[in-house]
Amino acid sequence: MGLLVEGQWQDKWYDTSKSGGRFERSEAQFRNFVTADGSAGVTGKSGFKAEAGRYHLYVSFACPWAHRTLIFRKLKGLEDIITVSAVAPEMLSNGWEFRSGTDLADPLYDAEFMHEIYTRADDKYSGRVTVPVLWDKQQETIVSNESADIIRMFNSAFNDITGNTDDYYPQELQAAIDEVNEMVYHNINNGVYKSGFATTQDAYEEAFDALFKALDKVEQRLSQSRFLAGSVLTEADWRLFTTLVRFDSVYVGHFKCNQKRIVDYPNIWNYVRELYQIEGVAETVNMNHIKTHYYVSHDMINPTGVVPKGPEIEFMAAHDREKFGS
Ligand SMILES: N[C@@H](CCC(=O)N[C@@H](CS)C(=O)NCC(=O)O)C(=O)O
Repeated sequence: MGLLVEGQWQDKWYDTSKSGGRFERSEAQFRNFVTADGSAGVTGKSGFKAEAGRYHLYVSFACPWAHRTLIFRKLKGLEDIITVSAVAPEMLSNGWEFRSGTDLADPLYDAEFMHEIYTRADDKYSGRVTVPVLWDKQQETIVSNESADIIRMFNSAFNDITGNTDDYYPQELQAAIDEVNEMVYHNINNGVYKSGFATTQDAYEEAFDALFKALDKVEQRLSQSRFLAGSVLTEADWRLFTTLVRFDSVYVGHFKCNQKRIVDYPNIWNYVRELYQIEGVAETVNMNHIKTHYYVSHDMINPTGVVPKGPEIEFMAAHDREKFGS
């Protein structure tokens, strides 16, 4: 685990000494958008036109942020349009790494480490080396390393090429989606990390309390509506799903988020099963990479690197969310 400083790799853990033991996530720095005509998006430069075969998506199957982009690539029919590859599950002193000669190799440059992809885009880059990364093979640079932006591009920029017009961020629901995203991001998606990476009791308890308060709110909402923004499945659901699907296997134990498990919330658990069973989604969930990543990479939390065998979770068990109608 580490970061790049002026293009040089340094092996360092997160510094929580200046924030009272609180983990603070840094902002992604590559914020361009692929658009249908190549014009600039809401942030960044122009010049990234949607084209078949031009872009490559680097992910980790373990990472909840990268997982969102994999789900959108699948749901939006982009598998033949955008190539994908995954890093090895362990993130050790060199950060994310590839495994040359295996299906976890870097297919573009045969790089050893993910940080080489960042310095190829900017040889003076300073910051964390995170996944997902959307790479432009034509300009040989990073379009974006922000999953929230990448799923928006996948949602609409390639529609003319694929003919898939399913919309997970419909105009009339955008305000409602943004509002729920904000609550879910701070308290749940990032909340589990704030709990797990806290280095003081107070910081941990603050994150823990906010997390379970937010989950109670979600449980309440899902007792009344099929999805987070009402009767339609939107990006808000997929953003929450990738945290929920990891929760009982990893966050309950490894990140000490143990007030309740997801299977203890009747409505959330029912909802997770519905999402998991949507066509194509189950194959984006790699529980082996998920468990290995967390339990092996964070040696200050789990120094032995032993990965728990359980729990067994029946994601394919029947759900009855149709009761809300569609
Ligand atoms: N804001 C980014 C966050 C991505 C992120 O933090 N990914 C984690 C993996 S789950 C990572 O690569 N961490 C490496 C590090 O922080 O050094 C996004 O949503 O795309």
